[in-house]
Amino acid sequence: MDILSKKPVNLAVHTNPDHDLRLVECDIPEIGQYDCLVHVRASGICGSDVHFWKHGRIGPMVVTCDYGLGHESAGVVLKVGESVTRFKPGDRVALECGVPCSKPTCFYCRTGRYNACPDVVFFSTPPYNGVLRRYHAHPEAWLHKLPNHVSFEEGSLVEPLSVALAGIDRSGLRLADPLVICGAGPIGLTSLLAANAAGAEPIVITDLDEGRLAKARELIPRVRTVLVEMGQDSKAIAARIVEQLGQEAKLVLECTGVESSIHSGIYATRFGGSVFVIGVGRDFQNIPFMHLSANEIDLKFQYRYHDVYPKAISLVAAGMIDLKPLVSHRFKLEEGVEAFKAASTPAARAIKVQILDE
Ligand SMILES: NC(=O)c1ccc[n+]([C@@H]2O[C@H](COP(=O)([O-])OP(=O)(O)OC[C@H]3O[C@@H](n4cnc5c(N)ncnc54)[C@H](O)[C@@H]3O)[C@@H](O)[C@H]2O)c1
Ligand SMILES: OC[C@H](O)C(O)[C@@H](O)CO
Ligand SMILES: [Zn+2]
Ligand SMILES: [Zn+2]
Repeated sequence: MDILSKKPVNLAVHTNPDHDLRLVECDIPEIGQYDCLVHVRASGICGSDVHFWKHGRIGPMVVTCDYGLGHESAGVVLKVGESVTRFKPGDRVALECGVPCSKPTCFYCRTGRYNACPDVVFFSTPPYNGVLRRYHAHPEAWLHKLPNHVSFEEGSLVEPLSVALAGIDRSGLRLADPLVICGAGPIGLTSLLAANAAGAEPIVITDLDEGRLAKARELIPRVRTVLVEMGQDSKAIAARIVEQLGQEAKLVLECTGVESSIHSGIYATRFGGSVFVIGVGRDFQNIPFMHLSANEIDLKFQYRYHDVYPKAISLVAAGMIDLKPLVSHRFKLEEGVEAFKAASTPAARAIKVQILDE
């Protein structure tokens, strides 16, 4: 029996402006001529999914209607539209969830920085439904084939890895660069794995949570860790980071978006170095403007990614980056609400929560 007959209900995890997170039953989508119908087999919960649920907005993106969450997913192609050329039923795929307009009149799509497309449909950013659902129709152009030995979980973790790779690519990281990573959540830890593969040395990573620092050491034993206490002076934290690094940083990858952490990253950076902010946070933040100026420190930012999924998949497939240890919790799709509770309750000590469907 095929999966559509065996599991005819398209379950999805939705939220709404009243912060009401729940499972809903959706129609099985029709596919357009260039689409593939995908059975979503693994989805990670991103901090932004939790944020949209709990806080109803991220910067200018506001939850104004009922909509579905999830943009870290992988699955199996079930059906293909008549003009699909690269996929067939049974293919294993990772879903790239930001689908830009791709029109030749769009400057950003035409010039390759499609993460800036003003008309992008980012599945899971309101009002567009996410892919944390059993069945989802996805344009073939934004599906990426997964080799058989790469699991669906790893395929879903290609999304946060793509964020890290995009930041590292634009940061210009070189072999033997002294590097600081602020924050050891999924983005900080995938950045650590990628920076290790890219040859950064030495590397220091910070966090408020000793458990997350222990995970960083388990992943990359040579990393040095700095446990930050809430409310500590940023310059004092920077001094501890520099002590562990043995020198000032050439590059800081800031993966918290928290003002005080950005400050300690800046103070730990050498003259002429750069602070690359991947984390997102409050709409307005203070920066030590004259310290940046008098030290020619570049402050840069990353917004999602473009053209990174194939690279991320090849690094995982080649065994250069092992994403598997990031998964701390697993739930069935039917347990989607419990999964979000685990992802949002600090006591659960989750790193990456996965929602799986057989
Ligand atoms: N730029 C992008 O396109 C993009 C994409 C995805 C995620 N993000 C953002 O990246 C950030 C990290 O994502 P994540 O999934 O790892 O989130 P997370 O919340 O799981 O991890 C953040 C970590 O930072 C730590 N932290 C908080 N304050 C700190 C401080 N002052 N010093 C040191 N550590 C501190 C927390 O303990 C936590 O472990 C988030 O802001 C997320 O929204 C950005
Ligand atoms: O991983 C992608 C990010 O979570 C998204 O850009 C999110 O922050 C807003 O939609
Ligand atoms: Zn995300
Ligand atoms: Zn566009």
